Amino acid sequence: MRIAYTSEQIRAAEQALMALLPPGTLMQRAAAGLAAACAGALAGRAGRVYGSRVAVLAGGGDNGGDALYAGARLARRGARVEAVLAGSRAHEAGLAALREAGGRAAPYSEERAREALGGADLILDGLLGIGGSGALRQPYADLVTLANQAPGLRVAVDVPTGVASSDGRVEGPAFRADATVTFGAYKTGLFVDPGAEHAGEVTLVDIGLGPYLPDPDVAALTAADVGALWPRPGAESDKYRRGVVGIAAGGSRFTGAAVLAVGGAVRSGAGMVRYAGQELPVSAVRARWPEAVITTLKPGEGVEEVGRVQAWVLGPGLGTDDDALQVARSVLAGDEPVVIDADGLTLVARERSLLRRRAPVLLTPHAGELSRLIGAPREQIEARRLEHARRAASELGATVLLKGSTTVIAEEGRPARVNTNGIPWLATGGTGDVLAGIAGTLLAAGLSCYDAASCAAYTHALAAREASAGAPLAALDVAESLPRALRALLSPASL
Ligand SMILES: NC(=O)C1=CN([C@@H]2O[C@H](COP(=O)(O)OP(=O)(O)OC[C@H]3O[C@@H](n4cnc5c(N)ncnc54)[C@H](OP(=O)(O)O)[C@@H]3O)[C@@H](O)[C@H]2O)[C@@H](O)CC1
Ligand SMILES: Nc1ncnc2c1ncn2[C@@H]1O[C@H](COP(=O)(O)OP(=O)(O)O)[C@@H](O)[C@H]1O
Ligand SMILES: [K+]
Repeated sequence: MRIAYTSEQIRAAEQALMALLPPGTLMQRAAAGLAAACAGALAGRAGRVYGSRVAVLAGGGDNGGDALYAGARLARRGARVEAVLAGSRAHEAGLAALREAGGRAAPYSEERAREALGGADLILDGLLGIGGSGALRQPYADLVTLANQAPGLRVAVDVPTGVASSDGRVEGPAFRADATVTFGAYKTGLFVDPGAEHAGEVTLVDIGLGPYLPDPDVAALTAADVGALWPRPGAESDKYRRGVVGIAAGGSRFTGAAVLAVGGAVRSGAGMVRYAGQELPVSAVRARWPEAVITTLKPGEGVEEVGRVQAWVLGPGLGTDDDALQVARSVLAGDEPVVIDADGLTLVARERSLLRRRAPVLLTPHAGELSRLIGAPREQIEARRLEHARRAASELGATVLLKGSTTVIAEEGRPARVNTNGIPWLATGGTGDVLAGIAGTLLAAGLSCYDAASCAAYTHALAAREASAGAPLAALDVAESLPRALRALLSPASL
């Protein structure tokens, strides 16, 4: 599990640790790790550290101090280091160390910044770290913009400048890092977009903070975590005990959504899939997934006669007319956990009382659907994903999986989980239906909404990577790639 913290949490832990150590110890640990990472990057890019050119952008706080000390270490290894001092003051000890090591430094001017950035093999962003707040003031904003246009490798110190470290918000210009070297612990803003996409590859430098950190703010599951949580059949298993998932999806307009949701459920290992829908989607599902046990619903009929299931997926392509409402009512009247997606979300947004039920509910909206559910503008949700997913979970009394480039899973009383391994090729029609099917299988197998949602998001992204391998993908490819993705997650010994 990779865990992350808000800046307030990090600061509290740092205070506790700093009180026990000689002044400056933590900064030296940070700078040593940072310089080592930069030396590695320079060796990879320019073939050597000696003679390579490094531009250090230094703000007035300790983030600037880290960058200046790291610059000094690189200068001692023969790099030509030039610092641009952007704050009204500079970190004095760091600046002195840089100069002593042979590095150069001068206050910001546009001309100087262009000169330093233009020829740099590596650009070190030490403008702002966890002390940054709000949109960047000048000259930080201009300097970041210039740095983003420069050809060198961009490395952010602790957090890319312009990214809010506690939640990933970006208001205005922000440093676009190829890599971020962060200290002590991951910051939440490095896991959540738009911050995450500004961070590039993130490396964590241990400065001894571990024992002083509280419960995390957010967590991201790793392959090992998902592999450990994923339900496996035992010797005594039969299809019913493994979990039967019911799928109420598809209508006369969207037949494909039913095929995709059933595909997600079948390919992620449901014991059995029961599909309930009207005639048109029924024939599409029957043609593609002979494994599914099918009930054809007449207009106005609910799912009462479908047979026993352990969990439902409600909504992909279902439509929002009276027939669809009847299906939604009948599914939600039951005692099984339900994944509500797509049109199902529109229906419950209209009739919120449908969510008043004892059994668990997992809602899987994208930003537009969440906007209808909680009445917040879509752009605000996209800019502050974590906050809105948490708010929705609390207001709606459900687990919420907010889709998008970073998927956020929120449930009251638990740290939010994030999935950062999605790929932009996933942004294509129908992939969300496959995700709903996977989550349904996991709920039917007995996982909680929280774990089912996190494991589904991870596996869905992994399958997309398999399916894409750098090329565009179609939603059904994601379903078809699930077995390969799962093979990589589940150890052969336990298959
Ligand atoms: N503590 C530790 O043990 C360790 C900490 N470490 C390092 O310290 C970093 C935190 O350092 P920090 O607290 O000095 O804050 P930092 O991020 O440098 O920025 C503060 C300055 O930013 C300014 N400013 C703010 N917003 C702005 C805006 N929008 N636009 C423009 N300016 C803005 C603000 O100005 P003010 O508002 O006060 O005028 C203030 O001067 C941390 O990220 C890590 O790198 C490591 O060495 C490991 C040990
Ligand atoms: N830019 C992106 N990067 C990574 N994943 C994305 C991106 N955009 C969308 N996704 C993922 O693709 C899926 C799209 O789902 P959804 O919006 O419901 O589409 P549909 O309704 O067409 O099935 C979600 O899993 C979402 O997290
Ligand atoms: K920074």
